Amino acid sequence: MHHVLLRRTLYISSRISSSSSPSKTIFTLSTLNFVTTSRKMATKSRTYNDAIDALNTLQTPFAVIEARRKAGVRPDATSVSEMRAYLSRIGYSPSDLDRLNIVHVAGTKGKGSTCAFVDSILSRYQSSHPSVLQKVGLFTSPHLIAVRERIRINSRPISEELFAKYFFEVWDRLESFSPSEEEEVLPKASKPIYARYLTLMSYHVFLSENVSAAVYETGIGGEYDATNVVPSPVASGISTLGIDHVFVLGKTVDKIAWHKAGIMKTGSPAFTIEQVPEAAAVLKSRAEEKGVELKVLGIDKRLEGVNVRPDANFQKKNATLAIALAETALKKLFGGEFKVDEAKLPKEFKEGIEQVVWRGRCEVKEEGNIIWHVDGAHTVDSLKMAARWFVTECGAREKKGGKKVLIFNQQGRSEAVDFLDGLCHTVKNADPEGKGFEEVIFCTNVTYAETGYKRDFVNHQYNPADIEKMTQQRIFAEKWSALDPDAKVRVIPSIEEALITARALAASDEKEGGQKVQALITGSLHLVGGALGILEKADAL
Ligand SMILES: Nc1ncnc2c1ncn2[C@@H]1O[C@H](COP(=O)(O)OP(=O)(O)OP(=O)(O)O)[C@@H](O)[C@H]1O
Ligand SMILES: [Mg+2]
Ligand SMILES: [Mg+2]
Repeated sequence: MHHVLLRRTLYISSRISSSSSPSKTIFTLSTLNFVTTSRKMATKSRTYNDAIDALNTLQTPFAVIEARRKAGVRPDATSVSEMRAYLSRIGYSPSDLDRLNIVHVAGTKGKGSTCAFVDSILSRYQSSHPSVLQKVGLFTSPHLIAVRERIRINSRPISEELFAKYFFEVWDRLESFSPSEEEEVLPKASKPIYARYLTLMSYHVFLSENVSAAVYETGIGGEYDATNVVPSPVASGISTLGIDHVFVLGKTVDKIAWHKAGIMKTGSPAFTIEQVPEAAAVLKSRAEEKGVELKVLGIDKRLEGVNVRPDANFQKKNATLAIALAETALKKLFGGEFKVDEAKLPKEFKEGIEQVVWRGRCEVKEEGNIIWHVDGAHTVDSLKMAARWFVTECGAREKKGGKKVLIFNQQGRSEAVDFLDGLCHTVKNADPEGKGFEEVIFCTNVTYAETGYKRDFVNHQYNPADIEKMTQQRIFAEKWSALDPDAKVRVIPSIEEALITARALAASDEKEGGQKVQALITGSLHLVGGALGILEKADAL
């Protein structure tokens, strides 16, 4: 094992000195902490693992993605008409989806958090009024630790058994459907790609399980997103808009806003929070076109005295949007029995917001001489937020003197190299001496050193050669060394080895009487999910 680690660990540093080989100090410790949580292979067929293996075959291979990118193919209205065809093949019509009382959320950042708040609030009404709200569904993406967490009932990921059951029911219905001659949209037995399959399956799960209200996060964009087959959502919400997925959605925020605005539906109330002017203008004109009254919400005054975590403006915006969405859903579900109190939030709202669980976002975990700060931010803006949160956390603990360590990755997006400036400078600027991260580790998203990806993270969408050669990580490393010549920068092949490295640094600091290491893990939800799985030596669901 040691040999593997040493051989595969690349060290790039402007401060590297030949007398102190870093690898020697790094890998003498902590290697015993090694965890292998790979699941036992299933023997019985059609298990959860079988479902995930089958699902993984629906990923678009890297070569196809590349070819499309080169040809400039972008999603269009056919993606939604195909979703309708698939829905019909598994036995539903779009109007069936209206039985789910869907709250639909789009946005560049804060979608998942907003959805989690709405779900958490509704779940509290579910427990106190099960006759009105039998079950609450939540559909989010991407997943952090296991695929099944994308589909939740009463806030809990559906069980492996339930996942496998519904997964294969959808599969079999698609396989056995015989298209009539006039139904030419899709070839026989075809299946939607990965994320769309899960969306389709979520409808089947929620309708079969008699969910009374379902909260849906869009995948990418809105107008052409697989979740946009719902004809009349209970409410639509648009969270913070910014730049992401530029290849699919366009390079400027107004183009991106056009896509996200596509979830607003005539006859359904729509809400957003304050946006940059270009985005706000597009949302407004799209709402007018559709005859939708779009409410733009300032931070909800009733949040005063509510413990929103993290205590940051962006999260208060997410909570504000969630309150409006939940109120609208509850008015519909309870009829006249639910009245909005403009002065004070009901206790279910306060508790729902304060006790929400949204893993991998602004999480802090203490472990020996290291404090892990874990956040899945992966856009320029959200990484700045994550960096601000990190420095506030470090300050809040009065541990400023401890070494700051960064573990970062973002796979498959060349623009990700631009994520680094904000991260680097936010941390430096917050330090009285202008000190940034002393140790910076770039790793791939491969979970384990020896066994590779956990099944739920298998990804065919990236260039395997890039991962093998750590091409992206080397680019990050070059960039960081230029941004901060004082930093020790490493490139490491797996998440597990990155954590081992950070733990070893913390252990050697401890020996020398140093303060607790402050580690930030960020840049990718895959990285963060893999890291949490390893840190918690389990599925961490
Ligand atoms: N309103 C916001 N504005 C800016 N950054 C945000 C906002 N909300 C959350 N973030 C940051 O983005 C990270 C991801 O949040 P969240 O999961 O809610 O977003 P998302 O829109 O679901 O993103 P994606 O699905 O693309 O991963 C958070 O950890 C936080 O750092
Ligand atoms: Mg996204
Ligand atoms: Mg999300």
